[in-house]
Amino acid sequence: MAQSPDVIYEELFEDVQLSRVFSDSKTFCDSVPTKLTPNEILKLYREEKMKPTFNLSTFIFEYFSIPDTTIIIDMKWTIEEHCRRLWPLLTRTIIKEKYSSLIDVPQSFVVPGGRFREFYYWDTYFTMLGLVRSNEIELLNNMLDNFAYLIRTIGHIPNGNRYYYSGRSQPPFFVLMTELLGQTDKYKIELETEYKFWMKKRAITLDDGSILNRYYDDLSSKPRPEAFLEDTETSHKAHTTDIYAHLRAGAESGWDFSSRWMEDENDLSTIKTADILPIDLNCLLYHLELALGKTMEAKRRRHAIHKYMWSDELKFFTDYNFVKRKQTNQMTLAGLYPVWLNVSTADQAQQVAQQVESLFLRDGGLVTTLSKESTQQWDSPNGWAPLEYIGYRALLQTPGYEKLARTVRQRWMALNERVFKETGKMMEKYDVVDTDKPAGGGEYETQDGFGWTNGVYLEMLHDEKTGL
Ligand SMILES: OC[C@H]1O[C@H](O[C@H]2O[C@H](CO)[C@@H](O)[C@H](O)[C@H]2O)[C@H](O)[C@@H](O)[C@@H]1O
Repeated sequence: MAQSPDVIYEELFEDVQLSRVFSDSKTFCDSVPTKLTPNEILKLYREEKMKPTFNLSTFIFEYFSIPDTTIIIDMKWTIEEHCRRLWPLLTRTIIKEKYSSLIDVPQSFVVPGGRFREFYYWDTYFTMLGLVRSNEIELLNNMLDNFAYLIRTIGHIPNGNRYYYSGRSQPPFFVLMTELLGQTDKYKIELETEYKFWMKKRAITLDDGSILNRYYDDLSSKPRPEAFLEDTETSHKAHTTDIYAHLRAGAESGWDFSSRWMEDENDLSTIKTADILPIDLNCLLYHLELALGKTMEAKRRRHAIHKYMWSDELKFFTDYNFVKRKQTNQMTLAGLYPVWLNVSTADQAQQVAQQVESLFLRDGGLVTTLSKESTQQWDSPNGWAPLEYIGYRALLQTPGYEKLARTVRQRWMALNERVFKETGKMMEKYDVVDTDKPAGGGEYETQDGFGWTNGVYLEMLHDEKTGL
């Protein structure tokens, strides 16, 4: 397999990232060499940098083609037209470019937009919801094929199709994608292989013999290339080498980053993702086990989820820290997965829904966590399309909470619509608490486009129009 840019460009990579040639660390990772091969560039760099007139930024712009992020929008479109018309603008086919960090896939795919110029594993499920409502059947089949191809060739679906993402995956939604298109039987072999990946590389056996899973990354000893400067700085604060394992595991979770993983919500260097058994991951694997006919394994996992992750005190599901042997006691929207994927009892579902109504409901939809001061993006005051969708569906399935589900849907859609009216954009995330403010937090600027937001919007619009 081709290598990641940090490996190819050695100290040139580090120098570019640590001296902030680009304001976004991901930009250089996606840049492609022009004029010379990577080896020739590195050799030239070693000679040139000794000269007093050498300028690193000029050098990079001379020998690399820098990716661009513009999306063309037409303010005359309605929000629905915008979402549908954006699919072709977000669709890519790999044009083989030598020395690019993109992982080749055989078919076309949809990217989220902005700095996210490759597909993302869990984003794709929510994007697909909207593609189904847009009747993009060929594209949907292509995307399934790509994932099956990656499982066959790499052994798992990487976080995104970039070599620098290949050590980790993302929340395992492939089974739900195959179900969406009624093709689970066709992809049984690949689903089995994916299951083996999670059970071989991400499973933890607890004292009583229960097996639950965690997020991890096989390249855990170094900073993420796409956040090289940020991770290096965090590691200086942490004074521990396993900080990279926790940061990378956080990226695999899709919740990068969140107070959910942190001991101190104000301090990212206290992140402990790899020590935590997440409720959402284990519900997704339960669902995969059922789809693969692994009834015993699913039964055992369900029992372990109830034993380790249900809190009578909180009336909610939380994550479990297996190193500390205790629940994290963090209430987050991940606690809705057991309701959505039928892991909870009917009584637990009622309690969870009640807590959602009293603690998570805001003017713009559901808030991600109940954090007070965190500046991470997967925290309050932000709301994210995938979690709004899961929350909405979970509530719709819970007797007595259908009205609340529709309120969540209406508030989220209204927020999407208002921001769209003002900016002509669909955003990656929204501030659901102060709906006049743009969402923020995290390690990069809020992006627009945006695959999963458009997908969830079209799906909710369909429900609204059909009177659900
Ligand atoms: O560059 C930083 C991180 O960016 C990605 O994470 C965020 O965007 C993804 C695409 O929309 C989304 O799947 C994820 O939930 C977001 O937090 C990327 O997935 C990370 O691996 C990367 O380090």
